[in-house]
Amino acid sequence: MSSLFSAGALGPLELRNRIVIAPMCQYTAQDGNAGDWHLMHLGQLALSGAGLLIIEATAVEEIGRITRGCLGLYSDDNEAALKRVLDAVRAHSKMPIGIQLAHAGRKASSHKPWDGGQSLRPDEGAWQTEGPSALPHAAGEPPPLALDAAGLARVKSAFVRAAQRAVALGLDAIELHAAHGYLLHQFLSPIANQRTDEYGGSLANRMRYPLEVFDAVRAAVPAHIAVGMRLSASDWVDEGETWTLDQSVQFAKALAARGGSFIHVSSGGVSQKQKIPLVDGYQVPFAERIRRESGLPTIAVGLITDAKQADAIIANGQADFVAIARAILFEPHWPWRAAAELGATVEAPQQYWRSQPREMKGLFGEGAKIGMR
Ligand SMILES: Cc1cc2nc3c(=O)[nH]c(=O)nc-3n(C[C@H](O)[C@H](O)[C@H](O)COP(=O)(O)O)c2cc1C
Repeated sequence: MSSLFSAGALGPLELRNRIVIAPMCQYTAQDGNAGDWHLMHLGQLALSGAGLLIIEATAVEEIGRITRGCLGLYSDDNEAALKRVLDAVRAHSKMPIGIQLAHAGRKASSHKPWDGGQSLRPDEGAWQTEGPSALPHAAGEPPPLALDAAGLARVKSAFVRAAQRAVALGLDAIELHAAHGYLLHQFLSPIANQRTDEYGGSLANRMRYPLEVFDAVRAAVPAHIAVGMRLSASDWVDEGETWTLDQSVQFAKALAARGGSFIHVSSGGVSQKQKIPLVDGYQVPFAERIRRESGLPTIAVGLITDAKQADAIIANGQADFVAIARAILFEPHWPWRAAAELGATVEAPQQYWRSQPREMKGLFGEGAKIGMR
């Protein structure tokens, strides 16, 4: 009996198996609008047999986009463009779909990562970024404006408004992006947050703004929608004050006490001085401790590429779900092969199911059972 292909729940959201497709920016949106690429990309992933698909980091404000190609959910046009994509995808897939709502803070106004990721110049259409403190992400970059009380209220409202749009779009889960050095992580980490008001300094103060945003979003969406957060469990920086695993455990406990549906455990992204040991499942021990001590349903991510590795993470109680990013980009039916290796059944569209049994057996061996939905 495979653990990976057993049913599980992210708070109110029941999922058929433990495979989550991690959010992955496509940098192809125009003015925040999803286009035909999203239809193809999300469409193929929605046929993959995973339990949940999380749409890429989606900016809640125009200035919260990492790059000009980032998806947004800050305008009626953005909502209509995403609706077109989702209507088409859902006509052919019943896979639950969530969205990652994000604000890039001081890491906004950047080039695409593959261009080196540095900030745009004014002649390239750079915009003024905002953050907890006027500290640039990298030396030589223009500093963000430190958010004042009105700015904090505005950004929180933008998260709420985008969450309401996500509900209107019929999405099943909302993941607030508090990882990878983006705005909510910037508040958590003393590397980016050197405020002297109630939002800086002590751990309770640094957690305050991300938790306020969570509370506001949770209160604004119906109870059947899962609302959780993606966290960087460590800044991976040796020197000075940083965000640590111990603090992440405290944060997860606070989130659990406020009715958080899940925590998605990643790491890094806030400092260029980070040193990340990139080995298989390198973030899984973070997920394991956070799960054990907070009791929140936990998603592990990071170099989980192999079916047996993924199955063992669930079977050993290290996490409730595994998220797969690059492996499923390279192999969009990764869950089918995983099911074949583990002797489990995976969902596939009827169009493919009709080709059973001969062709599928040829592809996947005797283990593959493609179930009709
Ligand atoms: C193309 C690409 C885009 C990504 N975009 C996002 C994103 O929008 N939000 C996010 O939290 N992480 C993003 N990530 C990180 C992944 O969600 C994931 O945490 C990371 O790739 C590690 O998982 P993996 O080893 O399975 O690829 C992205 C990764 C890739 C490869």
